[in-house]
Formats: sequence, structure tokens, C-alpha cells
Amino acid sequence: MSTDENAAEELLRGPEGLGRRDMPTSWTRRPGIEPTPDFLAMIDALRALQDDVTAAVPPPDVLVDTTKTLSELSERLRAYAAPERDQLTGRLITVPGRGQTMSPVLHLDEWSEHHARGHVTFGRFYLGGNGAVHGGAIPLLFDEILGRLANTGGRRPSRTAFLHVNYRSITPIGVELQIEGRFEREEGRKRFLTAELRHGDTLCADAEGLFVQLKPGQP
Ligand SMILES: CCCCCCCCCCCCCCCC(=O)SCCNC(=O)CCNC(=O)[C@H](O)C(C)(C)COP(=O)(O)OP(=O)(O)OC[C@H]1O[C@@H](n2cnc3c(N)ncnc32)[C@H](O)[C@@H]1OP(=O)(O)O
Repeated sequence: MSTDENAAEELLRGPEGLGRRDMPTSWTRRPGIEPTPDFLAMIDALRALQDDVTAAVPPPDVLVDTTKTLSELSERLRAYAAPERDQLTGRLITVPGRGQTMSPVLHLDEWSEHHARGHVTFGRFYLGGNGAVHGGAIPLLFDEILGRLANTGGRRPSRTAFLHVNYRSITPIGVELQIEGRFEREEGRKRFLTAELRHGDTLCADAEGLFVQLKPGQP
């Protein structure tokens, strides 16, 4: 196993491997790369921007200005693009949201090898229509909680083979929702997990996921 995989395994091992607020703040493949508060602040600002862009209907002059500013920002950051092995976003597993903005921030409140409970709020960015979260955004969240659960507790890495989602009632944006995941059973390399997303007493969606443990050399 490479040093990188060892580092990941170390953080994923055991009930304390995830969800701890006081653990080292980085999962990095190269010493010296850390998610500084400034980096995390940039990610938070991007999340707010995604919500604001989604909601905004600006006048033409503001649109022109905004486009110019965004293009300048892209160009500025492009100069610092790193290869995947050095990328921070998505790999900061000790930070809620893992430093990426593709899925909403999952806050874990309780964690064990077989169960996880947390909360999440979908912002305006995730709107499908009529106040409901887009149907494609909900599996992102299920994959996040189940993927973590499937790969924690010293288990060898696995990948999602299927993720079946049932949409039971609309999932509202802009309010805190509760999410719960369970590691149901293991059959050889196959790990079966389930999850539910609720708004108070209302079941919004549930999911069943199969995660298959990777064979050596499988990407
Ligand atoms: C690497 C991770 C590190 C984690 C670090 C933590 C990071 C911090 C948290 C991140 C949280 C986000 C986690 C996201 C996790 C992803 O989303 S991964 C990305 C999405 N998934 C993929 O890209 C997977 C693509 N598919 C594959 O790579 C391969 O198909 C798989 C899933 C590895 C399986 O292929 P395989 O190893 O050749 O397996 P195979 O021998 O065909 O099947 C094994 C068994 O599974 C069954 N099976 C396989 N596929 C299916 C299926 N679709 N339906 C039913 N049965 C199936 C087979 O029938 C067989 O059953 P048995 O005959 O043993 O009873």
C-alpha cells in the first residue's frame, strides 16, 4: 500500500476516524499542503456565490461586470492548478463538505462503524423547482454518507456499484434536514447500506446502496 493510501486508511479507521471536530484538519498526500482557514473561507465564499448566482436576475450592467470578475478569478486560479494527487477539494475528509461544492455540506453529528447521523441544508443552488431540491442532487448526499460509512472502520476501499433512491416527498431547500445511514450487511466484497433523509417527521427520500470492495489495482 502506498503512503497516500496509508494516510487515507488512517483517517478512515475506526469510529473516531470521521466526524471528529478536533482531528487533524487535513488529508493530504504531500506534507506541507494543508487546508488553511483561508482555503476553507474561499470554498465557503464559492458556495455562497453558487446560491447567489442561482437566485439572481441582475440588470445588464451588473451581468457584464460580474462575468468579467468571474472570468478574471478563473484565470487567476488557473495559474495555480495542481495535479489530482495534490488537489485539496474533495479530499479534506475531516472538514464538513470535504472542501468541495458539488454536494451540500454534510455535518456529521454521530458516527460509528455501522451508523451515521447528520444534518444538511440544501441551498438555492440545489433547487429543482417549486421549492424542492433537484432530484439529481439528493443521490450526491446519499453517496456521500454511504460512501463514508462503507469505507470507514478499517474497511478496504470500495466504490458505489448501485445507488437506488426513492423520492417519497419533496425535499425542501433552505431548511435543515436530518440524514441517517446504516451499514446493513457484508457479503464477500459486497457491502449493503441504507439511508434516509427527513424533514422533521416527513420522510423525503431513502436509498439503498451497494458498495463493492476494490480488488488490488482497481482504480
Ligand atoms: C476508493 C474509495 C476511497 C474512499 C475514500 C473516502 C473518501 C471520503 C468519502 C467519499 C464519499 C464519497 C464516496 C463515493 C464513492 C463513489 O461514488 S465511487 C464512484 C462511482 N462508482 C464507480 O465509479 C464504480 C464503477 N464500477 C466499478 O468500478 C466496478 O463495476 C465495481 C463496482 C468496482 C465492481 O466491479 P468488479 O470489482 O469487477 O466486481 P464484480 O466482480 O463484477 O462484482 C462483484 C460482486 O458485486 C456484484 N455487483 C457489481 N456491480 C453490481 C451492480 N451494479 N448491481 C448489483 N450487483 C453488482 C456482482 O454481481 C458480484 O456479486 P457476486 O457474484 O460476488 O455475488
